[in-house]
Amino acid sequence: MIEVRGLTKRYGPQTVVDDLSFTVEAGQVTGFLGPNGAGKSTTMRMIIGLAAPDRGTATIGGRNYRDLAVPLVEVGALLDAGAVHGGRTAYDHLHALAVSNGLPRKRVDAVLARTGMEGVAGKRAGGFSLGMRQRLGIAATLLGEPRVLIFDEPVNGLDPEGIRWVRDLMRSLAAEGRAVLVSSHLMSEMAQTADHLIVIGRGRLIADTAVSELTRTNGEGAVVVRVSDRARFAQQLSAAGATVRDGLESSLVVSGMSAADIGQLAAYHGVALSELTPQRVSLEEAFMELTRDSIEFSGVAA
Ligand SMILES: Nc1ncnc2c1ncn2[C@@H]1O[C@H](COP(=O)(O)OP(=O)(O)OP(=O)(O)O)[C@@H](O)[C@H]1O
Repeated sequence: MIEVRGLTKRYGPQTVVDDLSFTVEAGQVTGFLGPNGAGKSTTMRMIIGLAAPDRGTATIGGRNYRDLAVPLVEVGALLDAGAVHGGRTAYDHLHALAVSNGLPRKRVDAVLARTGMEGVAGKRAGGFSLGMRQRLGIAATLLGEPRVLIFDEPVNGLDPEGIRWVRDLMRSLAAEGRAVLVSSHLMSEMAQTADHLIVIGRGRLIADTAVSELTRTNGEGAVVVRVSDRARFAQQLSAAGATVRDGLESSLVVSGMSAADIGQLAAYHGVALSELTPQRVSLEEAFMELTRDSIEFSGVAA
């Protein structure tokens, strides 16, 4: 649904999006991840025609955003929830958008219902909490029932209930067959929402992978083992092909062998294990590892 090919953007001497290519499929939530300043917003702005690429293309359903007759019915995008006229009521804001895009009034009622805003439809947007402004922004993206949705950091600043609501909405939009592209700098957040991940750092593609795949490749970490005769079991493990190092509090940290195989080896040698713990690398750690070299301003230990 969204095709990004060789997309490149420079601001002065800085290349903020660098030869980026990826595809956002229908029926999925695609998480767009990267540290602050990685180029996520700039990429999204190019997809919806708010910034011009220096090279490459970004198309929606095979066409440039500017060639879409009524963009709102093809793609809904929320890049900045603050961009609402504060003096207007939620209803008037949505109604004006509907009218200017030739959409029927009943769509306004539909999106107010879908975003749980019927109760505040008559209130001025200027008095809205961040959570409500976010809902209003999302309501606007849904007016034209677009097949493609783009959200830039939609959960930023929301409370847990708001985060949960946004997450559930993204999932239900994907379940309806829509393509949903959503950016975040938090892997933990994306891991709970997205089916697929595009990870960028310094404007470049770092990973383009299914969430399940990332968990699989990065989830098989080392195994912490505790036995009474540490030196002897370490030798037996090494002889069986594992890599062994000393861990905390007299434990062994074993890699290159599964917990099940370590258990088998211990049984074979008649060794009693007092601990056998596979170390799951969290997605957050996998993300830190992936983007380590591309953090714009990393903290330097004093
Ligand atoms: N209009 C602009 N003029 C000059 N530089 C810009 C402009 N817009 C963005 N940049 C720079 O481009 C880089 C990428 O910014 P961008 O906002 O796309 O990153 P991001 O991944 O969305 O980050 P964040 O998570 O902080 O929003 C940054 O270094 C930023 O300072």
